[in-house]
Amino acid sequence: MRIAYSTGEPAGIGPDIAVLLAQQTWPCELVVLGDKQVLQDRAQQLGLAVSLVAYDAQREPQQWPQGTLVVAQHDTAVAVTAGQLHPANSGYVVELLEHAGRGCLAQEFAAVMTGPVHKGIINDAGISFSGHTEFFAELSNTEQVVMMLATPGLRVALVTTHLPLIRVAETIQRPLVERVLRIVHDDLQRKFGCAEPEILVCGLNPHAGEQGHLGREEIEHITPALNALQQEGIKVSGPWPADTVFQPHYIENADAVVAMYHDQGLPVLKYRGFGNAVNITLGLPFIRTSVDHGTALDKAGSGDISIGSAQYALQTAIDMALQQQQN
Ligand SMILES: NC(=O)c1ccc[n+]([C@@H]2O[C@H](COP(=O)([O-])OP(=O)(O)OC[C@H]3O[C@@H](n4cnc5c(N)ncnc54)[C@H](O)[C@@H]3O)[C@@H](O)[C@H]2O)c1
Ligand SMILES: N[C@H](C(=O)O)[C@H](O)COP(=O)(O)O
Repeated sequence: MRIAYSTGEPAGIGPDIAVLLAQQTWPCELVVLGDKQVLQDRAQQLGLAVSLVAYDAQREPQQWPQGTLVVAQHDTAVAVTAGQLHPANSGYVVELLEHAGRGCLAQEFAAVMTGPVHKGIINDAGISFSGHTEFFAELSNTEQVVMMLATPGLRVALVTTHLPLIRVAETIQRPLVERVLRIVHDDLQRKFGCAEPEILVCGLNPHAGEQGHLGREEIEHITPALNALQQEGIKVSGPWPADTVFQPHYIENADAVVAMYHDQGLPVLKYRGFGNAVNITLGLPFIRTSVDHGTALDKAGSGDISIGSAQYALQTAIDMALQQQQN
């Protein structure tokens, strides 16, 4: 099995993660999409030995010994200094994602695990980019995808992703809520082996709108979406006040919590599991997992990073690919 790892922003910790992941063996061929010069420099900075092997798509996938990096070469536009962003390298970052996404669509890769990118510098370079989730949806012509982060004991999926807060309320419409919940339900069944997923759905407003006194999105959009799905036998409940639903008492029997927006759900997930969590894009025609953190520019090249999330993201990609082979 061959899994792509896109190293993301070259000045961030994505290359460090590649070097550190190579210090252990994995039950797959991990193909590192990036620039070998950057990887070599970062390995040297970290004081770790790596042996670079050029990726060959025609070669049978194989498991390589510890310390080996199989690199699909992409050249950065300008030399990279750890911790220092350069907009000229944004095209390179996007090129890695295109290779990864197209490779998955063509089944060259069984899955992609993405390293962190810096959304700001990509946009500064004049490339419109709001996140991997949206990028891969567009690349694969998928109308609806869902961002879900998972850590042991908690999965949080989002109705809206990288959307300015001012636009969230108008975006919470019944058809969207229904589409997202269907994807979460179906993917929990197909990809995570939950026979009858129990899904808790947050309201949008404080106290889930307090019977309409604090907002009407629950009454007009979320509840009708839940009713429609419940009539089909799908186990969704809510809208729950978001400050209540994350209590252990509620989440311990749930398979996922669906939050209405990014910072309603992800702070809870990251508080519980930062460093041991994975970001998974549901609804795509291929498997995509990611680390739960950003570029950590302040730590690039320092050796003072955790690769717990990267290990979890890679293992999740492998597990999902195996599950898909069995289906
Ligand atoms: N998967 C992704 O591509 C992804 C995810 C989140 C944020 N981002 C992007 O990353 C950029 C920086 O975002 P930010 O500063 O809010 O978040 P960040 O995760 O990069 O950093 C937040 C803090 O956590 C630390 N940190 C992060 N990962 C770490 C690790 N593996 N080990 C040790 N410490 C770690 C950093 O040093 C920093 O102190 C933004 O452009 C954001 O959009 C990308
Ligand atoms: N929301 C994600 C997180 O907090 O981890 C992060 O921004 C990455 O999103 P994409 O996977 O869409 O790039």
